[in-house]
Amino acid sequence: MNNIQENENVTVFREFLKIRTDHPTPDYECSTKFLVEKAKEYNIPYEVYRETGTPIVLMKIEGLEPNLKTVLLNSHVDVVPAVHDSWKVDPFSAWKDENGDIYARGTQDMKCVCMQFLEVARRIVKSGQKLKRTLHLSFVPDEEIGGIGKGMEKFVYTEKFREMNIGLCLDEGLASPTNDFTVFYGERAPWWVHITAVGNAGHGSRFIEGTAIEKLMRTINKMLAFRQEQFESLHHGQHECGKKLGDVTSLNLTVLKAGIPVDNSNNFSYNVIPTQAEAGFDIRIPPTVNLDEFLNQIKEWTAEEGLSFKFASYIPKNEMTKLDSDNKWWENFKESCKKLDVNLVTEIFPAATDSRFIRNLGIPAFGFSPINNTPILLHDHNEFLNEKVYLKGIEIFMGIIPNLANME
Ligand SMILES: CSCC[C@H](NC(C)=O)C(=O)O
Ligand SMILES: [Zn+2]
Ligand SMILES: [Zn+2]
Repeated sequence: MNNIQENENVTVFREFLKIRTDHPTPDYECSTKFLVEKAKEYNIPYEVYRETGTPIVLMKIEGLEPNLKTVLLNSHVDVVPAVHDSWKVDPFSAWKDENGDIYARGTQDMKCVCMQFLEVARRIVKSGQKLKRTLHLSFVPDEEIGGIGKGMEKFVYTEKFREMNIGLCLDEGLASPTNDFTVFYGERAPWWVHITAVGNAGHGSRFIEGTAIEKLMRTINKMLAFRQEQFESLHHGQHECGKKLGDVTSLNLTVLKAGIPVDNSNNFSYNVIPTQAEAGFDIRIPPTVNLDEFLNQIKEWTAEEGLSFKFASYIPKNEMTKLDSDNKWWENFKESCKKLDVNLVTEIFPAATDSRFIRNLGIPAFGFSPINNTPILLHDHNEFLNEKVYLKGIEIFMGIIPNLANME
């Protein structure tokens, strides 16, 4: 449904949703052009930073006291792919139904927040109000492929980032299915472990000892026993002390590879015992777990069978943002939310966002997408966001961001 009296902010949001920044070939030139045009139209000072290889659009509203620590509003412009056949509409048409639900890849993750931050910047500039602290906006690429290479992981080590002198970063959170809003103060470390076993070969009709698959299986079983413990602690915890997914270590066997192929048509030599077998795990470790100890645990699991492993994703440290009264940003954020009647639930993000690179520099970061009463549909088919929730989100950010930037 295309309502001719549509709110202008909703129209801009829908335009942005139509830009094909989906992997594996995100059109960053198109999203950059869009953002630059908006910055010009809204009189927001901007630059396109290209030294990391892929454009990062930066906007800046200078504060009255530019030497104070600044506030960064960070959002990623890329989105995960969408399987068109599994959607009820074209995932890049930003179709709106009669209830105002807008369907598109990125409505929740996180083109909504991109455009909400932009609108907040526009309103601040337009109002002529001067904030105490400088406000930065960064629109970054490649978060959906881990921020690695040309995204945030690289940007945080640039001179440009250092010059921005950031004191607090706001980044994405998750939708909340209830009336409450969720704010994330840390996330689980994403460790992707690839294990390789090598063993004896021979004829498939014999009882060969010490095969690669047998060694790998024993290790896998130990790791899956640990998975079960964690699963039970989550479910037990949900009754006893309210444990959430972000509070336990999850471990999933996501890759398995063995067998000697005889051709390219999925036929194998069933009577040949292979000398090599491999397994890959997606492990997510809460920030409360000692990562050195957990690394030793992986070494132990694999060493017992003489297996080797390497990481496809590894982060050696995983800082949290402390939510105590010493954290003045948190006090300020909480106070604003209270005034807005925004009831906050604090959590550890179960997956990984660009915030991990920020927190690991010792900079506090809150993951917050102002979306409530909405199912969590990030990366899912038929991802949607209601236009009223989207517009309410702008008001919520307007009630939070200027206060953070005016903090003493
Ligand atoms: C190793 S980084 C991968 C990043 C991705 N982020 C999300 C939000 O899905 C993930 O957690 O799998
Ligand atoms: Zn995201
Ligand atoms: Zn995502």
